Amino acid sequence: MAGSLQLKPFLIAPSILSADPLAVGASVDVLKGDFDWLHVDVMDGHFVPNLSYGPAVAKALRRRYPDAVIDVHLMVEPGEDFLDMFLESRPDCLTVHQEACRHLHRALSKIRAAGVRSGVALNPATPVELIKPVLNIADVVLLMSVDPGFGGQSFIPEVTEKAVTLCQLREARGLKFLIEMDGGINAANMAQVRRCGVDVAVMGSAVFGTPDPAATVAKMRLLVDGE
Ligand SMILES: O=C(CO)[C@H](O)[C@H](O)COP(=O)(O)O
Repeated sequence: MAGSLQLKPFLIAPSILSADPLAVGASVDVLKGDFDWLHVDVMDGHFVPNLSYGPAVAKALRRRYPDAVIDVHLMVEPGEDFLDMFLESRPDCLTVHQEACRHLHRALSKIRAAGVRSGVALNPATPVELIKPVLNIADVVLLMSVDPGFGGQSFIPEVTEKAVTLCQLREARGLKFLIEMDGGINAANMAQVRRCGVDVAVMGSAVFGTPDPAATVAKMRLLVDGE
C-alpha cells in the first residue's frame, strides 16, 4: 500500500501513560532523547473511564524538556473548556476529540490562533467523514486504534482503513495535516501502521513496558526503515 500513498517521515511518540507514574521524568530520561514527540494523555473520568494527568504535569514536562515536541491529547468533555489551561503549558500540539467538542471548528481555530498545532482525534467507531469540514484547519488527525481510556489494549486493525482514506483526502485536497495513530501499536503491527499512511505512531506499553525502552524505540525505527 505504501507505493500508492505519499508517505512523510515517520515519527515515534512514546506515551507517558505507560511510564512509571511515580517517576515520569526518569522514565522519559531513559529514552535518552530518542523520540520524535512526547505524547501526554489527559483523561477526565467522564469522556473516558479513567483519570490521568492534568496541566501541572504538562507544564512540568515543558520545563524539563524545553526542546521536546510535546503532544497533548485531551480525552476530556467538553474539550473546549480545557483549552486555556493546556495552552498555558505551551505544548507543540493540542488535540481535542471530535466526539467531545460541540464547537470543533472553534476549538481548532483557537488552538491554532495560540500558535500551537491543532489536533482532532477520532474514536475507533467515528468515521472520517465527520471531520471533513475541519481538515483544512487541522495540523494533526489522531486516529484512536483502541477505545480511549487505557494503555495496553489490543490494536483494532479496521482503523487502518481510516488512515488510508485520510491519506487520500489529504492528497486530493492538497492539505498538510499529519496522521497520528494511538493504541495497541507494537513491533508486530508497526509495519502495517506505516503502510496505511500513518505519520506518527503513539506507543505506550510497547515502549515503557519493555526492559530497555531506548532499544525498543531503536528497533521500531529499524522495522519501519526496513519496509
Ligand atoms: O490514549 C491512550 C489510551 O487512551 C494511550 O496513548 C494509548 O493507549 C497508548 O498506550 P498503548 O500503546 O499501551 O496502547
